[in-house]
Amino acid sequence: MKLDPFYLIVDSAAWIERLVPLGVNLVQLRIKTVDKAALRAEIRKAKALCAQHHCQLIVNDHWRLAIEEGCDFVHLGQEDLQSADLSRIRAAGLRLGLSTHDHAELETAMAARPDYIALGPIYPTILKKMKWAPQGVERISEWRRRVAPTPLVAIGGLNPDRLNGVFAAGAGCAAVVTDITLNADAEARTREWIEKTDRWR
Ligand SMILES: Cc1ncc(COP(=O)(O)OP(=O)(O)O)c(N)n1
Ligand SMILES: Cc1nc(C(=O)O)sc1CCOP(=O)(O)O
Ligand SMILES: [Mg+2]
Repeated sequence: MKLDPFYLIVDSAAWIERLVPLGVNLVQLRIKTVDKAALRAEIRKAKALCAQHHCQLIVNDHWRLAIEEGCDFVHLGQEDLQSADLSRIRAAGLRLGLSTHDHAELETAMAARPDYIALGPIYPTILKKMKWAPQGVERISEWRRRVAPTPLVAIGGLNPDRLNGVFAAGAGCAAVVTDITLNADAEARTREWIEKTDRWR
């Protein structure tokens, strides 16, 4: 499976409505609210928008709702994995991306035979507090060797100037939140990401 090299992560269907029509092919809906009805509505809207624009939607964390809403790809972290029913996820035909931050997590993740492995944070991130120091791009090359042929996603503190480094080190895909969502012109920044990732598409 080949992932698009540009992986946008947003926290609402409204962001998807705004940015996906610009030509985004891969987007994650990452919502941390616990309001199930609101989550379901967001997932449903995101799914419809992505279908309309031929964009792959990946639902973060909420695998039960993703199954119920007929989505086909989820992302889980290691804590999510502890309570997730992988056989239900697979039986429902969903693909699965997993987070990793160290060797032990990589071993756990690979045992689940995921459709991609994410490694982070490559650089410092302001999105959330993390217990891991930045991995650096060298760690991407090590992960590439360990996970191949499983696709490898780099995440954390990425911006257009850092893309050459992460792809040269062996990532097949670069995920981003704040470089786009906190940008004064999120549309222009999204176009820049699409253009700068084109040579790896
Ligand atoms: C592509 C990608 N990589 C890593 C994560 C982080 O997942 P997780 O560790 O479960 O943390 P939360 O995002 O749920 O806070 C991700 N969401 N996407
Ligand atoms: C959600 C997330 N997960 C990470 C991990 O390392 O698993 S880093 C991260 C935040 C990514 O946001 P930004 O592009 O703004 O740094
Ligand atoms: Mg999670």
